[in-house]
Amino acid sequence: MAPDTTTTFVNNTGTDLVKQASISSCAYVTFLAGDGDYWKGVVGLAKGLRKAESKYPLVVAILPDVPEHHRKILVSQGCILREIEPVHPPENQTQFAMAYYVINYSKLRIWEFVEYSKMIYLDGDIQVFYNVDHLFDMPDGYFYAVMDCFCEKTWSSSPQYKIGYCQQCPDKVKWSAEMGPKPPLYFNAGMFVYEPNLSTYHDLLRTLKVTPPTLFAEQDFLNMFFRDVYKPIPSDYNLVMAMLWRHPENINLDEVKVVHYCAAVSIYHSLLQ
Ligand SMILES: O=c1ccn([C@@H]2O[C@H](COP(=O)(O)OP(=O)(O)O)[C@@H](O)[C@H]2O)c(=O)[nH]1
Ligand SMILES: OC[C@H]1O[C@H](O[C@@H]2[C@@H](O)[C@H](O)[C@@H](O)[C@H](O)[C@@H]2O)[C@H](O)[C@@H](O)[C@H]1O
Repeated sequence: MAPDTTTTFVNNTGTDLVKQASISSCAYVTFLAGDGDYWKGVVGLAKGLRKAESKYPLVVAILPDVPEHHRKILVSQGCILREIEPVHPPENQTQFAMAYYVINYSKLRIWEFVEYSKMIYLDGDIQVFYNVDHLFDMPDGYFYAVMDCFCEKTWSSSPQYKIGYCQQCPDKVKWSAEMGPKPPLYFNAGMFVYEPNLSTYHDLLRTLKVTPPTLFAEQDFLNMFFRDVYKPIPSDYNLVMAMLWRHPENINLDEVKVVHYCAAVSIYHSLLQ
């Protein structure tokens, strides 16, 4: 990968007008909102990337409600803070999405980070244990992410869960034709490789305005929006915890590089009993 250089265009007063990244600028990016403990996950992510000797910085797309003392700690960990405004789904329709997830629509702002040509998004509850910089070298023009699992209780209101269908084991309970077309491959939006682009960004926001929210909020929306360019990558790059007890046959623990500590709280409680 060519060195990370940027070209700065200046106006006649010498001030920076715009930073146009060179074609080789890449970075990791995460999203942080609120004054809760998610900042600790972001610190862990920064430390994990450093320990894995990643060549690229970690950008934090940060909402205005993140307190100053959390920001200072992130900067001390080498994070690049980029303040964003929240993104809200269509007015008074959020009851269709789980309220807990509505804040995640703000992730869509990262398509505006065009100072980078390619970015890897990672949730704050993700840890990187081995270097994954090679993902930046994958062919442009696609949206790379790991397939999710439909077996958790969080999916209980979905048609998949109701018949016991999961894309992780499509032959165990087959999708029946009378239920309509088989659902397309569906990714977990806690980790993905994408290319920031202003026209894609505006298209995302325009489309969101006319798309009623659904169960998994921005994850469902991103799956719909990038359906034709989505390319699955191995679960090694985003091992969703539930896969350990739902589909251990699909995991090769020796290959796992990235772990995603997301799972319905009830599962953790049941594991602790
Ligand atoms: O109040 C919140 C909720 C979410 N997040 C960010 O959004 C990501 C996705 O939310 P969450 O981890 O709750 O989703 P999960 O993958 O666990 O379902 C988190 O990891 C954080 O990076 C945050 O910073 N504050
Ligand atoms: O806002 C929707 C969220 O949807 C995803 O989390 C879900 C998903 O993984 C389900 O499959 C699990 O059952 C569930 O526990 C978990 O919370 C993303 O990880 C997160 O970043 C975010 O996009």
